[in-house]
Parts: sequence; structure tokens; C-alpha cells
Amino acid sequence: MHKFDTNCMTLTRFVLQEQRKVPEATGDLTQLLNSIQTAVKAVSSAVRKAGIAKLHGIAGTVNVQGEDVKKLDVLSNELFINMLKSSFTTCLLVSEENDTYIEVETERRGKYIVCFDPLDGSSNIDVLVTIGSIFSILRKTTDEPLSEKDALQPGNKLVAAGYAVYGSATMMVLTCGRGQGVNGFMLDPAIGEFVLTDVNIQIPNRGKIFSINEGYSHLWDEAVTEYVKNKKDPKQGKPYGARYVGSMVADVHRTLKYGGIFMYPATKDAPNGKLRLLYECNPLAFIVKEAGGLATTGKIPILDVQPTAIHERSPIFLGSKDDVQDLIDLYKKYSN
Ligand SMILES: O=P(O)(O)OC[C@H]1O[C@](O)(COP(=O)(O)O)[C@@H](O)[C@@H]1O
Ligand SMILES: [Mg+2]
Ligand SMILES: [Mg+2]
Repeated sequence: MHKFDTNCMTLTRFVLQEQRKVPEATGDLTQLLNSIQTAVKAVSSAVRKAGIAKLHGIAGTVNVQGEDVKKLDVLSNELFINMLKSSFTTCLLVSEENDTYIEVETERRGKYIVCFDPLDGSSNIDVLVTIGSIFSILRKTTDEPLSEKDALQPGNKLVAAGYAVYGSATMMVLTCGRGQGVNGFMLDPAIGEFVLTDVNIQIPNRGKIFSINEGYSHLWDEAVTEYVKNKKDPKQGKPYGARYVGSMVADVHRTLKYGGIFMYPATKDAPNGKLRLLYECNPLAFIVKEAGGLATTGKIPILDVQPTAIHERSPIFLGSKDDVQDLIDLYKKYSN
């Protein structure tokens, strides 16, 4: 358990302090995390001004000054890419917004690979509902020339993962894994700094909320159908509350803090579900696991999935240990 004076622990100081615990650390991860922090601050500022600056809407439109106006997810992607490249710590980037991986120019290369969703919950932008950014960090493990293969590592190889949530406040949640815990930092707009507010976040073993898009219930498999039916059946215990923001990062943040389960299952028309393994499922599964929860495809842990393509999708169920275990048990029942 970390003990900090939360009054003065900024994210920058926190990352540096963690680095100092590892004598052989070069400082590259610190530099990288600080660059991501800057990207997040820039995105947060753009999100807050989205309405008046007409950042929402169609990319490529022109504002009153005749300047190009970028759609928020295009702008967020550019901010992330520029900050990651100019950190001199990355060699390969995978973004939800780019069909192929991005190679960092030779002279700016470092050893890290970053997979990210620069703006998660795009459908919520225009209605001012919570959105976010998600990232995962891997190390390049071979001396071979850069290729897509470098990013195709299972989630249990992550060096660090985090997300930003742009809600009623902006928060960054970060873990460097290896039992070091998950910590949350609230952006204090008065000083422009992320300040440690949520120390060593632990997900409750059981929650009272289930989170799934019930509009697709006609397309679910038997395990998910039975699970959700049970959660609503007073004969099976006190029914759970239902919450679904429709921005994964917001639904997962609530699940991390309050407990319960978030589900985006396979459906009959989408056998791998919707959410992307490298930059949505893996980082959030890594965080939930580090906070004492579980994340599964229904059959195996998300973090054990060997990716085969950078934009591949996976069904995902994550959250409180006991809630997710109930669902895994139903999958076992229906596989027999
Ligand atoms: O509308 P649906 O099918 O429930 O999908 C919601 C899911 O889609 C997403 O918005 C996909 O992410 P992007 O906005 O980054 O494409 C998730 O954040 C969310 O969980
Ligand atoms: Mg997304
Ligand atoms: Mg996105």
C-alpha cells in the first residue's frame, strides 16, 4: 500500500519517485509517461472547449477564421502521435485512428511501443457525455527491423497502462503493473497539474451494478443471456442496478471505483465483439487486474490472448472478481 501526502503529489513527481525505486531505470519511461500526460492535458483542454471551438462535427470543415477545424478524435490522435514521437522514447505506435502501425523516424526512436485509443466514446462527444483516452505501453523485445509483430504481444507483457477520463473533471489513472498498484490523479485546472487523489485503487470483490448494451440482447449467447437475467431476478438476490454510458473508459472507471461488471460480449453478428484488444481491452484489463479484479473473454483471461492483428477485437467481461467469476462459471456450464 502506497502512503503519500496527497496534497502535493503530482503525477510528474509520482512517476519520478517510482523511477527512483528502480536503480537501473534510464528515465525513458518517465519521459514517456510525462509526454502522455501532456497529450492528455491538451486533449482535455480541447474537450472542454469542444462546443465553442466547433471541434465537434465533421473533420475537414472550416471555422469562421477560415482555418481548418479538426474533429476531436482526429485532433486527439495528432496530439498523441506528436507527443509520443517527440518524447524520443518510442519506436512504434498503434492508434485506433490509423489503419497501419506508425514507425517513428530513426533519429527519434526509443525502445517503447505505445498502443492507444486517443478518443474513446466518440459517439458521446456531441452530447457532452464522458469520453476518454486509453493507452498501453510495451517494450520492443527483438533486434529485428520494426514490424507489426512488435505490437502483437499479449497483455501480460505490458510495462504500463493507463487512461484519462474527461468527465465532470479530468482524471488520469495509471499502473506500472508488477503489484505496484493503480493510482488516480485529478487534473486541478487552477494549477494545470494532475494531483494524486485516488491512492492504490482496489476494486471491490463484488459490486451491485452490471453494464452492457441491452439493445443487443437478441444477439447474445446463452451464458450472457442467463447472467443478465439472473442479475435482474429478485429470486436470485437483490437485483443489480444497470448503468451503460457507452464510453468504455467511463463504464470501466465506474466499475473500478464502485465494483460490478462491464460486458461487451460477442454477438451473433460480431463473433469477436466490438472492442479492440490492443488499445481498449488489454490496457483496461491490466488496470483492473492490478486493482484486484478480473478480465476475461469468457473463456480465457484477456491478458493471455495472443494478438494476431493490430486492430483485432475481443469479447470482454471485466470488473469485480466474484461478479466476473459468476460469468466464467456460466461459460463453463454452457461449454459442457
Ligand atoms: O454503442 P455500443 O455498441 O454499445 O458501443 C459502445 C462502445 O464503443 C466505443 O465507443 C468504441 O470506442 P471508440 O469511440 O473509440 O470507437 C466504446 O467506448 C464503447 O464501450
Ligand atoms: Mg474506443
Ligand atoms: Mg476512439
